[in-house]
Amino acid sequence: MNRRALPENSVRDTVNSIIQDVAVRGDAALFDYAARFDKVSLDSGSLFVTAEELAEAEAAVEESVKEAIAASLANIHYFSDRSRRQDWSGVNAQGVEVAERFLPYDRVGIYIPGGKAPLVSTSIMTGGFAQAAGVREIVAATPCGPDGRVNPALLYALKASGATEIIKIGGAQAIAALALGTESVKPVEKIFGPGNRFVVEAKRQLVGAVAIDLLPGPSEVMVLADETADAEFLAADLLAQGEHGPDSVVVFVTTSEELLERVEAEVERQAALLSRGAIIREVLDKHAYGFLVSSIQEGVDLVNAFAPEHLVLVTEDEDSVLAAIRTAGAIYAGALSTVACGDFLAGPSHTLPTGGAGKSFSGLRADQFQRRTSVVRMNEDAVLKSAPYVAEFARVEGLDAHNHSLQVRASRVNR
Ligand SMILES: NC(=O)c1ccc[n+]([C@@H]2O[C@H](COP(=O)([O-])OP(=O)(O)OC[C@H]3O[C@@H](n4cnc5c(N)ncnc54)[C@H](O)[C@@H]3O)[C@@H](O)[C@H]2O)c1
Ligand SMILES: N[C@H](CO)Cc1c[nH]c[nH+]1
Ligand SMILES: [Zn+2]
Repeated sequence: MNRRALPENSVRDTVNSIIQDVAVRGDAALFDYAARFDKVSLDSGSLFVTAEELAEAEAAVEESVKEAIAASLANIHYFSDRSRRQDWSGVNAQGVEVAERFLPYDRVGIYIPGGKAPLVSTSIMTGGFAQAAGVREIVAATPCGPDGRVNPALLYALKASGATEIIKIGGAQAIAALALGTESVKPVEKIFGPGNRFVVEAKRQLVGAVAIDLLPGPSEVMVLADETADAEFLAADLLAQGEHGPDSVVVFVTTSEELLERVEAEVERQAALLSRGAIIREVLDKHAYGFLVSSIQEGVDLVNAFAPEHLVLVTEDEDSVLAAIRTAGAIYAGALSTVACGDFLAGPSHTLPTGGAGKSFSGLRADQFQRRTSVVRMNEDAVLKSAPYVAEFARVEGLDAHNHSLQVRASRVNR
């Protein structure tokens, strides 16, 4: 199953012209797109969230929400502290000291989607990792409402996650501003975070001008289950990702025909009770799939070919099935493990590869906020032992100057 597809021409062209426009007209282009797409009137005085707005947000957010944000951030730091790369050094076979050093980026951009829902948790699931890695300047971009305001809980979460600047711009124009800079926005070194197809396409087109994390697009979930699974739980997981947007994709794979029927019925029953019913209906009509497979192995093969963003795995022999999954962005193993806990709280970032990209990319991690530098240090012994090998490579590549740079050192050692 190959899900690789180039973006639609219309999206590619729209994004390309937005990027060119921001490159040429800077802030003025940002204000025009904010007016066109987000129905808001912004100028250079209202482009950034102010200290007063942050203070107002802090006062407005309920204590219980602050506690949830703090709990999630603590888990992200716990997870981050374990997955960040550590400096190391060693000595190679010729006696050369070799080392790697990992330092945080100085200035990164994080995109927080804001079109369909204020993704408060995404602030933590990107910014929290930057903060844990020690990035000094964290520039967040998120669209604001027609009143020029950003959701207070989202602002509070951004501040708690270490954001040092917050720009009220969304879409491809925000990515262009972060990558290329404008009169008001200083460019960043790397851009992180999910978004809709315009945001993802802008990251794709600007890679090279700036580094990016991955291309996390519309949410997806795949469930692989056998007859031991609970239909109510599985339907709830499918609907949870289905409510993100009309382009969300939900897939159910099972060895049990009876479970397939029960999950289908349960999805319809629960969907009728949910607040984002219209979005969910569109997903169920356009991007919802059920597969009956003849064995769990066939299901595993389907999962690995599909490379889902999230995989919910409920099978009798959980450990061996888990071990056979190779391409899922995140796995939720066992009946009680639910994607929503990973989306909001557990610790791994919910910023994950979608659209089959799980075969090539992994989810966002703390070490993506680190720059890596290698160090080589040679003493006399290392020079003498390396010289013959370097001479051979230089000879076959016809690069005399390379050879000379080592031989000139070796000759001094011999003296
Ligand atoms: N994979 C992940 O890790 C992950 C995590 C969170 C969210 N998501 C996904 O992120 C997406 C968020 O999308 P969203 O739309 O809610 O918010 P968004 O902030 O990504 O997009 C809103 C912006 O899109 C731009 N836009 C809207 N219509 C446009 C048009 N016709 N032409 C050009 N630009 C236009 C506007 O500038 C607007 O500010 C969802 O699909 C969700 O599933 C993915
Ligand atoms: N499921 C989304 C990633 O695909 C992340 C998210 C944010 N808020 C709720 N869920
Ligand atoms: Zn979600």
